[in-house]
Amino acid sequence: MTSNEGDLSIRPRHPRSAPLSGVAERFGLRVDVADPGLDGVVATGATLDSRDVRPGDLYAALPGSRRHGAEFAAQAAERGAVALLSDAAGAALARSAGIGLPILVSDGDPRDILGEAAAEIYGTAELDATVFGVTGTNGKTSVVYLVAALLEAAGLRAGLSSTAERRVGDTAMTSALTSPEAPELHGLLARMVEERAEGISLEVSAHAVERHRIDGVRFDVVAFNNVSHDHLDDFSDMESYFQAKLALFDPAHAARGVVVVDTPYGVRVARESRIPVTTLATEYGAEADWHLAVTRQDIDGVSFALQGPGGARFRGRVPVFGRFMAENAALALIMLHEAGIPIEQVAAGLAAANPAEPGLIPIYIPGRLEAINPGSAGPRFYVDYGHTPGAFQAMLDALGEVAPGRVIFMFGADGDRDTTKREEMGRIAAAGSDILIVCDYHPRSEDPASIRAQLIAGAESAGRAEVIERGDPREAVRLAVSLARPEDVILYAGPGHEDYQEVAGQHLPYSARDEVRAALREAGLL
Ligand SMILES: CC(=O)N[C@H]1[C@@H](OP(=O)(O)OP(=O)(O)OC[C@H]2O[C@@H](n3ccc(=O)[nH]c3=O)[C@H](O)[C@@H]2O)O[C@H](CO)[C@@H](O)[C@@H]1O[C@H](C)C(=O)N[C@@H](C)C(=O)N[C@H](CCC(=O)O)C(=O)O
Ligand SMILES: Nc1ncnc2c1ncn2[C@@H]1O[C@H](COP(=O)(O)OP(=O)(O)OP(=O)(O)O)[C@@H](O)[C@H]1O
Repeated sequence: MTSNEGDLSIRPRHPRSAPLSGVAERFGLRVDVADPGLDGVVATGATLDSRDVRPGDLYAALPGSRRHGAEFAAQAAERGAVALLSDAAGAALARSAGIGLPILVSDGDPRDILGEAAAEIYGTAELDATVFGVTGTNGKTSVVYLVAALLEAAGLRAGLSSTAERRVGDTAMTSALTSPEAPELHGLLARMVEERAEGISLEVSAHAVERHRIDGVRFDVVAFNNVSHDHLDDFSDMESYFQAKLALFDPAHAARGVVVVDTPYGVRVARESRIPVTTLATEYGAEADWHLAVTRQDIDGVSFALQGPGGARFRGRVPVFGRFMAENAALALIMLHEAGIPIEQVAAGLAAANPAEPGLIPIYIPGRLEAINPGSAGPRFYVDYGHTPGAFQAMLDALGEVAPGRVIFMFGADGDRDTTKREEMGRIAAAGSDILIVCDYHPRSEDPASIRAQLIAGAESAGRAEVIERGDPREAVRLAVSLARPEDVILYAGPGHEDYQEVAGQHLPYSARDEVRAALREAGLL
């Protein structure tokens, strides 16, 4: 696997080119340039980040919440941008800074047309590959990886984009956002096409739908799994957060959908969707097209049976604990089925790859309930990316069913992000664990002690776990290891795959997974 050292995005190796006069005409953009206009000016790429500009790019200088992208036009020009796309204010800003590049000026918000324009530049408006999209509060990354694993089991080449990484062929890159901005996404899609990906699995956040990051992409199948409390700093209330996700279920974005109808929100998506949907229920007897039953579960995984229309059946196992992982796998299977890749074909591929365990879905999801010392005779340590009350509830419910000993849970909360979920996170964490260690996550500009105090106030209201405060996460990891008995399970929620801690504007190197490995080694447990 290569990581394109120094690059900020994955791009096609052999980009096409698009004449910018055509882009201006198609999107009704005013051209701010001296003679000879845009004649002969072509773009071979696009970006909205001046630091990501490559020679031949159209640089989209967008108004942001902190800065105007036009403030960075000089850097874009230096790096080889051939033209800017901006609004009137951006054009004036760039000109006053002496930028001589042609500017395509939008009367409205240039973000509104950026996705379609990037699709034109990269030639990604129509793709031969099947495109899958997943939205929901918890489990998107997991479903994206499951879709990719199942595509590969069915003998198809897969590409993916998730919170953890973007991956195509033998190239992978850590992600900055869950859903890339539109120009980055179209560059990635173009590379996937180049690498002959046959199925593409994309995580779609509510922000991505609302902020036009998926514009110009036509999804073949989209899925919704759940909505629960998150991001109420960016969305005014649960209803607007929900509406942003529901908007994916529209012919402008997708052809068909799959919806988990276990919750009232899921029922609403199925009812209010503007594209045809098929439904999945995990409750026996519930009204749905597909039904899932968990047949066996333990700390090493979950086995399930799935039944659908026309006699479709699948029996399988995911090697990660939790009923919700069976639900994630079922959702992924149905998405493929809806795209014309029957689950029987997937089942046959899995069985051929592993005749000893024919239904086992081989899956590694970086930083999601990741077992750091799998199969250990000592306490087992898991690192997870869960950072919502809903994820905590799902994980701790699962551990309540499968943990062989006590549950030691450690977590912290994001600073400068939705503060309204902290108390609920503390309460759920303490209600579902035996020992709770509250530590720091990304305090950002906030006082870490006051974030911890809010979590502890919630934890104390639950009145079950013994609550311990230990700000330094490195110390907290070692404390957890020292308190654990051999049959106990330690679950560290929050940092998942990440490799930094954000403190007062600085990204400090910190990998929870490496820290846990080190602590287990020091204790002779690894
Ligand atoms: C609310 C939101 O989504 N903000 C995003 C937005 O920032 P912004 O509008 O404030 O931009 P800004 O910082 O004022 O900068 C203005 C413009 O200058 C450009 N710029 C800026 C600096 C520079 O050196 N060069 C440069 O070109 C920026 O690319 C931007 O276009 O555009 C930026 C550039 O793409 C994003 O990095 C930024 O994401 C911020 C960091 C963020 O935290 N976003 C979160 C809320 C988010 O999108 N999360 C979702 C969901 C995650 C989940 O499911 O849990 C996601 O999909 O990741
Ligand atoms: N179907 C599910 N329902 C509830 N919780 C889940 C589900 N699947 C996974 N989780 C929990 O939520 C955590 C986050 O999962 P995952 O990263 O797959 O979700 P996500 O939607 O991609 O979140 P993010 O966009 O923040 O990365 C998991 O590590 C697990 O703890």
